Parts: sequence; C-alpha cells; structure tokens
Amino acid sequence: MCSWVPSRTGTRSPTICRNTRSWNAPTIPISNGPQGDCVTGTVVRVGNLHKHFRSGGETVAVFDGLDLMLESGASLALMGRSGSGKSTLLNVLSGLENWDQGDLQLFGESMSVGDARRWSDLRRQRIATVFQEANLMPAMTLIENVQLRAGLAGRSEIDAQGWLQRLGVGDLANRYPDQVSGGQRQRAALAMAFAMQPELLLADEPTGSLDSHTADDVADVLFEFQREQGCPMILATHDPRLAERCDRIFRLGGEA
Ligand SMILES: Nc1ncnc2c1ncn2[C@@H]1O[C@H](COP(=O)(O)OP(=O)(O)OP(=O)(O)O)[C@@H](O)[C@H]1O
Repeated sequence: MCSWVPSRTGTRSPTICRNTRSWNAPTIPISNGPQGDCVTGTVVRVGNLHKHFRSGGETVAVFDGLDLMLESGASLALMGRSGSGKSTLLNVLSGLENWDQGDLQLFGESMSVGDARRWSDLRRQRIATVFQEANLMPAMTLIENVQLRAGLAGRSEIDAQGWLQRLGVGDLANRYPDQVSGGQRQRAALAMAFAMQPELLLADEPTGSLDSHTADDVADVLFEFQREQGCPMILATHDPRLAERCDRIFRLGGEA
C-alpha cells in the first residue's frame, strides 16, 4: 500500500537570494542545542501501523500495516490524495491521535497510546508541530506567541523578532493573530516551531496558504533551518516542488 520513493536528485534549489524574494530574509545564528548531540540514528520508526476511524456506523481504514522510518537529519515528504491519511499520520506521530495496532518509536523509545504526560512533554520540548490550522494563542501578539513557544521549550534566549523577520512577518510582530492573514499566521506558526529548536519538526501543508513566491521563500527558510540545525522533518504536502526538495517522498494510498 505504501512505498518509499526517493526524491529526484539534483533538484534542490540553491539557498541564495532570488530576484523574486519579497523580503530580505536575515540569517539568524542558531545556537547549538542538545539535539545536535543526542539525536542520532533513527528518529521515527513506525512498524505495521493500523488505524481506522468509526463514524456513523461506518469504518474507515486509514492505515493497514504502514511502515515508515526517518533518520536523523533527514527530511521526508508525505504525499497522497486528499483523505489518504497524511494529517492522521502526523497526528499519530505527535500523540494527538491514537492508533489501533503497531509499533511506534520516537528518538529510540517505544511510545504507547494514551501516555498523555509523555506525549505532552515531547510536544513541549522536542517535537514541533505546524498544522493546517495555525494554533496561535488569540490573546497574544505574534511575537508573544513565538516567545511563549520558545520559553516552554526552554529556549527563552532565542531571537523571536529575528525568526518572524526571517519568515517575512517581522513587521507584524505586534499584531494579534486575528489581525493578520491566514498565510501570515502560518508563517508565524513556523517561526514558533523554529524558535523552539526542536529535535523533530512535523508540518502539515506548511506552505499551503501561501502564493507561489512566498511559498518558495518560506521553503527556502524551512530547508535552511533543517540544514543548519540538522533537524529531521516530515512535511505533508500536495506541492510536488516542496516534496522534491525533501530527501525522500513517502506516498500514502498508492497515488499522489
Ligand atoms: N475524526 C475522524 N473521524 C472519522 N474519519 C476521519 C476522522 N479524521 C479523519 N478521518 C478520515 O480519515 C481519512 C484520512 O484523513 P486525513 O485528514 O488524514 O487525510 P489527508 O491525507 O490529510 O487529507 P487532505 O490532503 O485532504 O488534508 C479520510 O478518509 C478522513 O475522512
């Protein structure tokens, strides 16, 4: 049902500025976090995963024996038609969704369904999630959201304004989430994820609300971050250009 498909080689875009850049993305020095030292080998290992939903007397089987691995420092694009299970898989990997059967290991440790405390510690300190509905705190400005997220991960020293700047929303730092567009909220959510300096980044359509130029710029920042930080990441996307920049493409449901 699922297969590994290596991305085309030689398709990575250079990280130099292009004429189409809509802002000058500054370079933010990234401190050496613990992740550089301790995450080696396999970061995510999924074996024989089964997951189904029940709704209205119907059973929807989403995964029926899925196997997947992500190595330290690697990037993986999840592709597949709408409804093939990309968001469900990211939710399982971040502990927001239970699974029925199968093995899940994160950072070399077995995870279990319903271990809420452990999952919440992981999401606070080690796993950054950027989901389709950017989940910013509505009563806090963009910069306060970034500072909060970093602070919870023990990274209060980070340059929150710098991260917003790098994602092209630095001039909106003091606005509230409902005072910016969906794409700007999405970029603020990415700034929150980067500022946390995670050991694993899970992003659902991270450029889905953006026009193509801005999406390219955000993808540049995303892959610069991944390279500089060595942060493994899994991106669910319908955008083949974004997927081809990843080390591997994993297709769900047999077609993209
Ligand atoms: N809470 C739920 N209850 C019942 N079915 C669900 C639930 N959540 C998801 N599903 C079903 O599970 C399947 C996988 O959904 P999922 O959102 O993971 O797909 P996706 O690949 O992320 O889709 P898209 O590309 O449209 O975002 C779909 O058939 C969906 O309808």
